[in-house]
Amino acid sequence: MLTAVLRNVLLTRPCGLTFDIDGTLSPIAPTPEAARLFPGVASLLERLRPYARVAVVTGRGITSAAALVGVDEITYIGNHGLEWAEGLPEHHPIRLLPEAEAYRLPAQRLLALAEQHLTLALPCAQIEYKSIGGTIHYRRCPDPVQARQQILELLREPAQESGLLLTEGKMAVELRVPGLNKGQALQRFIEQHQLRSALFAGDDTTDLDGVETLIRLRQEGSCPAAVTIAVRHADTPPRLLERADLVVEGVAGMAALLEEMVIFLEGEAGASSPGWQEKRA
Ligand SMILES: O=P(O)(O)OC[C@H]1O[C@H](O[C@H]2O[C@H](CO)[C@@H](O)[C@H](O)[C@H]2O)[C@H](O)[C@@H](O)[C@@H]1O
Repeated sequence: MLTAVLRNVLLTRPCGLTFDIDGTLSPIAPTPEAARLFPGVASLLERLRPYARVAVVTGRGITSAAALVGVDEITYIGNHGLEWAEGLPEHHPIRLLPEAEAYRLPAQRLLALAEQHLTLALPCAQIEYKSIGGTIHYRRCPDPVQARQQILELLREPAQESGLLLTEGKMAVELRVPGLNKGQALQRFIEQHQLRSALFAGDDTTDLDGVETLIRLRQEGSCPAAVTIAVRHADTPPRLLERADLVVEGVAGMAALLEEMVIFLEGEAGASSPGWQEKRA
């Protein structure tokens, strides 16, 4: 049974339903390529579409996110808010925020440095290249503590010198454009669609920006019905669990909640308007 808070979010229109991917819609896998959506999630996202603006907000690049999610006509917000597409890239162009361009070359240089150094020094590390910036994964390293240290030591100073942000994800060090994050991305999405209600679910440190932004927008009254969900794993940051309005148990818990939301919307709320009209050619 959905809580009153969730029912209110789903019934307040226009509504935005936004989700992190890795650790939220897909279980953590040994490599980015090995990840798969939890069974049934793609179809649930499709079934949410008639009732809400649906978006995935991820650290992955959009090409990688779209290959994993595979649902068209939802918004893909990739690379921590830097890339945007209104559906699958084969049908919808990927737009990069222009302010990120200045970081393209510095990021390439740093990733080249990482590749040059780590190929020999830490062959278990995997570099995931993104449009601007990238992620260095050490999940497959036999000594992850030492691997993390090695990557951070290599990149800390050059990242600082070139104004890039060095952040950490799950068994990964990320080279990012400063000033862009999931919180800003969510605010942009909410403003763009003039949403009166929004839900965001995530499981990692980068998702905290999204959670804090929704809390602020709710307090300010610009998005009065906003709710945040933390997905609990052994490594979910305690601060995220503390700040989120609701906690679900793992990706399975998230998928079960999605199903409840779909059933609710298709039943009680199915007849009401989504709060916007599509422009038809
Ligand atoms: O914001 P998210 O959608 O959670 O993306 C964060 C990072 O997720 C991916 O890496 C993580 O998931 C991998 C697959 O499960 C796992 O192998 C890795 O250890 C995790 O860090 C993705 O590859 C990154 O680009 C994202 O930034």
